[in-house]
Amino acid sequence: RPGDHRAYMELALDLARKSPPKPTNYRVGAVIVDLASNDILATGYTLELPGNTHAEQCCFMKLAEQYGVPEKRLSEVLPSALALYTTVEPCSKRLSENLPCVERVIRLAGSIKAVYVGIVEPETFVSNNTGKQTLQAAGISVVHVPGLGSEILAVATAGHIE
Ligand SMILES: Nc1nc(=O)c(N)c(NC[C@H](O)[C@H](O)[C@H](O)COP(=O)(O)O)[nH]1
Ligand SMILES: [Zn+2]
Repeated sequence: RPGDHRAYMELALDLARKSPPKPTNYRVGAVIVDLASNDILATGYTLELPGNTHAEQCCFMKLAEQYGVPEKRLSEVLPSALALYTTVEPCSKRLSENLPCVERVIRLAGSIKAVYVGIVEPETFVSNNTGKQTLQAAGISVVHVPGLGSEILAVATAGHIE
């Protein structure tokens, strides 16, 4: 229900606020929800876990740990209908050359049915995020949750030098 989408996105934004500001990435928050139960299965924010980690990546790393499987095999053990809420759309390329989150989501297309985003990725680091088309081509719906865009952008870019 639309009200739920807004509530999950506000939770993701609260998570993003925990991310340590850095000039070379965005402060993002992410939540994975079980669509059958509305339970929150995982939360994450940029740099929450060691390494140059993304918010969505942290959610997957936590679930891999919890289920005792490699991240790429999570769809063998996760419930079959999940939604990912992320304040900034999943990355399709990372300047660090780490695996983009769009690829991480697509590997889990057996479970992740929908991705809800607060804003599209700004042009600062990657000028043309191709994630939406790629996710849709994999059968994953991509839905914009309106209403929090300016706050999400302010939080995401708080570590950037003006
Ligand atoms: N959706 C999303 N979640 C994040 O947690 C995060 N930090 C980004 N950021 C996207 C941006 O394109 C990359 O941060 C830069 O491309 C630098 O790449 P690294 O982050 O160093 O791998 N995007
Ligand atoms: Zn990413």
